Amino acid sequence: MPGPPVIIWEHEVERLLHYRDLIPRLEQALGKFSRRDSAELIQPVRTTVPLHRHHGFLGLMPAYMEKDGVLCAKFVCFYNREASSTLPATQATVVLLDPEYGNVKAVMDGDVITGMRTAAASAISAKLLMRPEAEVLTILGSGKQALTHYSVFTEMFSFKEAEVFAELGEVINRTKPAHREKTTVFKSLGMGVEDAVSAELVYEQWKAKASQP
Ligand SMILES: NC(=O)C1=CN([C@@H]2O[C@H](COP(=O)(O)OP(=O)(O)OC[C@H]3O[C@@H](n4cnc5c(N)ncnc54)[C@H](O)[C@@H]3O)[C@@H](O)[C@H]2O)C=CC1
Ligand SMILES: O=C([O-])C1=[NH+]CCC1
Repeated sequence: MPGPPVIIWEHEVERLLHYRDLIPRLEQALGKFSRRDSAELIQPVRTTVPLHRHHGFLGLMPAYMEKDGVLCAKFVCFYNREASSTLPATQATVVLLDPEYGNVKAVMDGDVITGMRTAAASAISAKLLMRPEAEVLTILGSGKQALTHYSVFTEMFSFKEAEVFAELGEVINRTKPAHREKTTVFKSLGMGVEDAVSAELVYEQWKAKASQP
């Protein structure tokens, strides 16, 4: 019989997950997603439940990689916050399951995973699409995503300088220009497979550490 799930929380996820391991795995998984081969990867559209009273949503993001034996779901709440709010924009928990038995193998803090996998996916797209003469890293905002994007972009590439535009409220209110001539803003949708790959990696590292004498 499978045992109870392990709980792997924020500091341990931070200790176990590294961009150097995550980026190649994520790159492979995104390739599988793009081939649309359901034998490789099943990722339904994210289900969302509106939380009207709190100006947010609960999102459920499952993914199954049959050949790799990875079954995972992330629960993520995300909100439209006031500019003055000190509450987090997102809160996430990731559940890793055994696809054969259906039991939960691990429950993990999803905030570090969300921060790192989103930044890693951006860095992979920059690696493939960035103009070779690009010299300045520009980041809009100064929250968790800004920090993880700064970390991975400066780890993977060498820029002459980094600019952080943190006056988002003023840009939204149109009291400051959006520097449109300098920036191209892309929409990005987080994907369950990014969480699944990260969670599997955290679990593998956790097992390797746990089996050490
Ligand atoms: N595509 C994807 O995979 C993901 C997208 N996201 C999105 O990225 C964005 C940032 O997420 P985090 O860095 O985790 O959030 P965060 O709460 O750590 O940072 C948000 C930043 O935006 C600022 N901000 C928020 N509302 C504002 C307003 N009305 N006026 C001015 N400034 C405002 C905050 O002061 C803070 O600096 C969110 O919109 C989130 O939904 C987050 C995770 C994954
Ligand atoms: O993919 C994701 O985890 C999220 N997208 C928007 C908020 C969180």
